[in-house]
Formats: sequence, C-alpha cells, structure tokens
Amino acid sequence: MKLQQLIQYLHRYEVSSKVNPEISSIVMDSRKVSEGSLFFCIKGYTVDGHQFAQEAVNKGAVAIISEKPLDVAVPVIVVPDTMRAMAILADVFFQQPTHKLHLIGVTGTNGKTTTTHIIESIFQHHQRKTGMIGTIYMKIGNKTYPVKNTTPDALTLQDSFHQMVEKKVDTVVMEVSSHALHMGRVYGCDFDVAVFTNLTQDHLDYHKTMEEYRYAKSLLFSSLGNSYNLAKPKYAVLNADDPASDIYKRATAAQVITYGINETSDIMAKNVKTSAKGTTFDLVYDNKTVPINLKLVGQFSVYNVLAAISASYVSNIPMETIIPVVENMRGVPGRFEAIEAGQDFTVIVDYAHTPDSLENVLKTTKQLSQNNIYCIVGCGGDRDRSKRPLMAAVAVNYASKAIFTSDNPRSENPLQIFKDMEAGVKERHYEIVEDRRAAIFKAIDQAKSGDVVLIAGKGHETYQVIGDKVLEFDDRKIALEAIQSKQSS
Ligand SMILES: CC(=O)N[C@H]1[C@@H](OP(=O)(O)OP(=O)(O)OC[C@H]2O[C@@H](n3ccc(=O)[nH]c3=O)[C@H](O)[C@@H]2O)O[C@H](CO)[C@@H](O)[C@@H]1O[C@H](C)C(=O)N[C@@H](C)C(=O)N[C@H](CCC(=O)O)C(=O)O
Ligand SMILES: Nc1ncnc2c1ncn2[C@@H]1O[C@H](COP(=O)(O)OP(=O)(O)OP(=O)(O)O)[C@@H](O)[C@H]1O
Ligand SMILES: N[C@H](CCC[C@H](N)C(=O)O)C(=O)O
Ligand SMILES: [Mg+2]
Repeated sequence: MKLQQLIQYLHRYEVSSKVNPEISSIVMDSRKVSEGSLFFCIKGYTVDGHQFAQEAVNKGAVAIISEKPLDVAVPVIVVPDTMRAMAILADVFFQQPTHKLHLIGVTGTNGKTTTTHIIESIFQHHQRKTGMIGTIYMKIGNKTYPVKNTTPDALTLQDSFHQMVEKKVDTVVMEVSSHALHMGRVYGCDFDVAVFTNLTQDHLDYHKTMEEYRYAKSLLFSSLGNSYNLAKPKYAVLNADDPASDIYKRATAAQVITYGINETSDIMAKNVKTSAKGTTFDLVYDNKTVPINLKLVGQFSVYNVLAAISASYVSNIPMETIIPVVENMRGVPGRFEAIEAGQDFTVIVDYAHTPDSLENVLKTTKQLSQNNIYCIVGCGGDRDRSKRPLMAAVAVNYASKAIFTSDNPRSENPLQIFKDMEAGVKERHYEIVEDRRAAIFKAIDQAKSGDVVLIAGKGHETYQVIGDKVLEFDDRKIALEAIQSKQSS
C-alpha cells in the first residue's frame, strides 16, 4: 500500500512531503524496522518513541508518524495522537480483518481467560475455525503463540487478526482488558458480541477510582454497532447479578442478553449445587429447563459457563451443541488446576490475584474440605497497592493457615509489599516466607491427609519477576517437586 493512500484515512494530519513510497510494514518499535517500514513514534510510559525516529530511518523506515515535526530525510506525518493514528492505520493496512470475522470480546475483572476458553471450545465443537487472544497466549486453531499483554497493542492485534483471516479462521474470541479499552488498543475492532463477566477491585494504580475503571470497561459496549443490521446483529452479554451491567446496558445500542443466578435473566442457572466433584444446576432459557452437570467447581464457574453459553447462543450455536461442551470442560491452565502425584491432600494452583477472585476460590476450597486450608499468597509489585490489605484479609479470614510470599515483586521491595498486606490483618494469623519456593515447600510439607493447599496468584505463569530479572518459576512444577520430595523422605 502507498503512503498517501494509507494516510488519507487519518482525520487530521500534516505531511512534510508529497513523496509516496510503498509501505512494506507498519512498526512501533525501532528495533523491528526494516526496509520500507512506516514508523509510529509512541510516547510510552517508559520512553518517548520520538527519540527513535532517526534510528528507524537508518534502518530503512520510509516515513514517520509523529506528534511533532522531525528533522529526518523521509516524509513526516504529524498527527495530534500517534496511538490513535496507529490504531486507525493498522486496521486499514491489514485490510480491516475484523469485518471478515465473528469477533467476540470478553471484559470484566475476573473470569475473562476462563470464559474465552469455554467459548473457544464451544465454537470448535461447532466445526468453526477459531482464533483466541488473551492472557496465556494467542491461538490460531490449536497452535499457540506467545503474548506480552492480555490485549495487545493495535498493531499486533490487527496483524494477528490478519493472520487469522489468512488461515481461514472465522471466529475470534478475545479478552479485552480495561487498559486496552482506555488506551485505544481496540479502536478499529468491529466486535459482534461483547461479554461482561464482573467488576470488582483491581488496577486502581492505573484507573485511580472504581468509577474510572468501570467507565473504561463500558467502552466495549458503547463501541458495538449503533444501528441494527439484520445480517450482522450485535449483542451485549451482561451479568444481571452485577450492578455495573445497568450502566453497560445504557452504554450500548446493541441487543442485550442477560445471564445470572440471582436476578431474573434471559439465561439463568437455578438450583446451583457445588461439590468437590463438580457443579450441577438447572439451565433456564426460552421457557425451557435443562439439567446441567459440570466438571468445573465453584459458583464462579457457573457464571463463566453462563457467559459462554449466552455468547454462543446469540451467535446461533444450538444448545444441543453447547451443553455437552460445557459439561465436559475440565478447566483452563493455571485456573483451579489440581496438582496430583498420588498424595492424600489436595494441591490447587490458581490465578486469583484480586480480593474477589481470592475470596471466590477460597470459598470453593472450603466447600471441598473440612480440614486445614493453606493459602499461599502474595501481591504483584508495581500494581494496585490498595488491593494488598484486602487480599491479605481475605486469605487470613478463609484459610486456616495463610502464608504471605512473593508474587512478582517487580521493582518493589517485597518487604514493603508484605507491610501493605499486613495493614489489612488485625491479628497475626499468618506467616511470611519471602521466597515463594520455600513457602510452597513449607505448606506442602505441613499438609496432612484431607487438607488443601491453595497456591494463589501466578496460575499459568512460568516466570517470576524480581527486580529487573525474569526468573524461571512455575508454581505447578515447584508444587510437584515439593510433593515428590515429601513422598521420598
Ligand atoms: C503501562 C503499559 O500498558 N505499558 C505498555 C506500553 O509500554 P510502554 O509505554 O512502557 O512502552 P515504552 O517502553 O515506553 O516504549 C514507547 C515506545 O517506544 C518504542 N521503542 C522503545 C525502545 C526502543 O529501543 N525503540 C522503540 O521504538 C516502543 O516500541 C514503544 O512504541 O506499550 C507496550 C507495547 O504495547 C506494552 O507491552 C506495555 O504493557 C506493559 C508490558 C504492561 O505491563 N501493561 C499492563 C499494565 C497491561 O496492559 N495489562 C493489561 C491486562 C490487565 C489484566 O487483564 O489484568 C493487558 O492488556 O495486558
Ligand atoms: N467469574 C469469576 N468471578 C470471580 N472470580 C473468578 C471468576 N472466574 C475465575 N475467577 C478467579 O479469578 C482467577 C482469574 O481467572 P481468569 O484468568 O479467567 O480471569 P481474567 O479476567 O482473565 O484475569 P486477568 O485480568 O488477570 O487476565 C481464577 O484463577 C479464579 O481464581
Ligand atoms: N494482568 C494482571 C496479572 C497479575 C498477575 C500477578 N501474578 C501479578 O504479577 O500481579 C496484572 O498485570 O495486573
Ligand atoms: Mg485473563
């Protein structure tokens, strides 16, 4: 595509030259520039990408998109906001891939990764070729690709959609984080179905207030089509039991379908019964009632399943296809994942890293065992500090033995993170073991028959970030080592 053809999609810009080179790639990282690239200067949180313009030109960039005039030997297109320009041009450059896909976006504080996996599985069983983008990986069919963010920047995102279209994917299900909505990473995405899981405290380091956080999530619903198109109707799938849904309902012009357990909703679960073996409920929809038998445990799983059922049902997948898939779902990596090596106590690795998710998981754990519950928990550094005392309080309230340990301390001193956690706990019913491996070994060593050890916070993560070091670390492997070491001693 030629430069001048591409930039005509920008609303407001000034271009320093009429030169019209062919654009071979669009890039936001100077280290990835090659001959023929169009380079976007992005003011980041760490550095200002404008300082890499010359380096980009040296590497072969044939034009630069910038927020100020630059003294370089290639055309400079000055725009008010390079991030916005990048999202618009990425959509155009990759030939508006989301118009060719059935795109389902899932937002909410907890349950996005789990819900997207259930939706993916339903569509796959309906013989659809799927793509998935989220916290754990990007997937095309069953092939996985590593990711840096839950919802990637607009360039990576549109490039991924383009690759999916090339590989004949017809349906994409993706997690849409509040950061992404707020930063405009999903501008240009033509969502067909937007799903809301729930809203509880997280990310106040970034959004500052719950109102701002709630507002960021509303952007997914307000971006759904404003005029009704019979051939491609848009749907907002909302959790009737979460008060934020009232706001999202008003934010969207799309058809609204609700799901829930307590409030009357279009797709409802009644008579929910949870046990260690699974969960049963009556699925009530369209004046029908169908008994459901899940292998997934915990009431929170019912919500994720209802959200996935609703998103699939409005996408015209018959319930006869949907129901057996949800009944056979065995879970998602690092989400309530049991580590089994023949021991007589239960070890669960889970990604709970918010007060609400930790509470949900601990409640579920308590239903599974009358014996001691060990909870190993930490809080990530350089993230919402105000959730730390709340998470600590939840751990101490629900567990028989809480062990505070390091999660990803990042640039923070772990001792300061423990201090923030301890502020939420009145009595000292907890222990601090800074080294996560030692904490896991300690709990597993002490666990007796029938006890449960919950290792919370890192789930599928295979690393631990301490300072600027990214060290290999996988809760699941360490837990297995600890169980085996106990068995052989
Ligand atoms: C705060 C934040 O969101 N930061 C994102 C941001 O990084 P940044 O602003 O630090 O970038 P930067 O390093 O300052 O670089 C600025 C620009 O200069 C460029 N550059 C940089 C160096 C160089 O040599 N040459 C060069 O051109 C960079 O490519 C970039 O375009 O842009 C990067 C590229 O898109 C993101 O990967 C990065 O996410 C970081 C890793 C992050 O941790 N983000 C979190 C807060 C986040 O977004 N989380 C949500 C999930 C939350 C949840 O679900 O719980 C998510 O969607 O992942
Ligand atoms: N519907 C739910 N409500 C509350 N907690 C949940 C729910 N579903 C899962 N959880 C808990 O939250 C944790 C994270 O779940 P999941 O990874 O699906 O959420 P996510 O929204 O993708 O999180 P992230 O924002 O970090 O990507 C799980 O390990 C579990 O402890
Ligand atoms: N997407 C979440 C992941 C948190 C995972 C937890 N292990 C941590 O490092 O805090 C975040 O960036 O806040
Ligand atoms: Mg996720």
